Amino acid sequence: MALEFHRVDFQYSRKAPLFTGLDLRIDNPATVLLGPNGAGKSTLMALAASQASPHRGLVTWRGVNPAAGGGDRAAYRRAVAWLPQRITPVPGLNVREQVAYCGWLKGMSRTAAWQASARALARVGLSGLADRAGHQLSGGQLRRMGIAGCLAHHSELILMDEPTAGLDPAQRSVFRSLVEELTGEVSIVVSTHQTEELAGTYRHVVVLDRGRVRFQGATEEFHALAVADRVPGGGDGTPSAEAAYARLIERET
Ligand SMILES: Nc1ncnc2c1ncn2[C@@H]1O[C@H](COP(=O)(O)OP(=O)(O)OP(=O)(O)O)[C@@H](O)[C@H]1O
Repeated sequence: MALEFHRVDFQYSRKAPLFTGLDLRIDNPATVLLGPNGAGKSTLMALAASQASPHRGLVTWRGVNPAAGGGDRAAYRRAVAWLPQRITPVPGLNVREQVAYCGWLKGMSRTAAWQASARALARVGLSGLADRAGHQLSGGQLRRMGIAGCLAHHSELILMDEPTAGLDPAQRSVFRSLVEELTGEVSIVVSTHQTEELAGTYRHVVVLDRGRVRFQGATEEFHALAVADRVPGGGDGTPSAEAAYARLIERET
């Protein structure tokens, strides 16, 4: 039932290795991946989405290995969806068609994809914009359309790379509410720099720094780091995700 990295090695050409023997198991349906710039979050997502392949080791979702051959790669990609940082709408398609197209690409019949598109758009609150051209959507609406595409073909895991970057506070809040609603229906792993995203939305935290997992645990455990490291007499005692994150990265470097 988990996304697993087993002894994964990965490096970009002419660069130092980024991941060496990475072992990571994510089995919480609402997980946030934190880390400073260059930590390896996007690369981890690309490996999890089977957009990049480990040089050694395996990545599996619910035991399916996309590198195994046969139908496993297609099965993996049906189950695991990736929303990259920039969602580019297909030119000339309206929102309903964009979402149906996602289902069709993953092997659904045209009729099934069309029906699934209507259901998925209702789920993300975009039915009213179904006839609008994709390129006319705002950043937040585009992300919701991307999620609708994943829901249309019943993805089991949605990986989202910096989904709230560039969104205004109102759009971030709509997006977070949607993630909270979807938790349980689908597993979600989100990478972000924004520690305030954590409050109430994600139950599990993974902190990555320079290709290494620095922390993995429940959100409460992560917040508790701020309290554990608090200088006596300093601060108001409120666990802050920002403080926990800063302490963790400071302590480990
Ligand atoms: N296509 C690429 N070619 C070469 N090096 C890359 C490539 N993509 C990423 N890197 C390098 O790999 C390392 C990890 O990058 P990655 O984008 O995975 O980190 P990140 O945590 O997502 O960073 P950010 O928060 O800045 O998006 C960095 O040193 C980066 O320069």
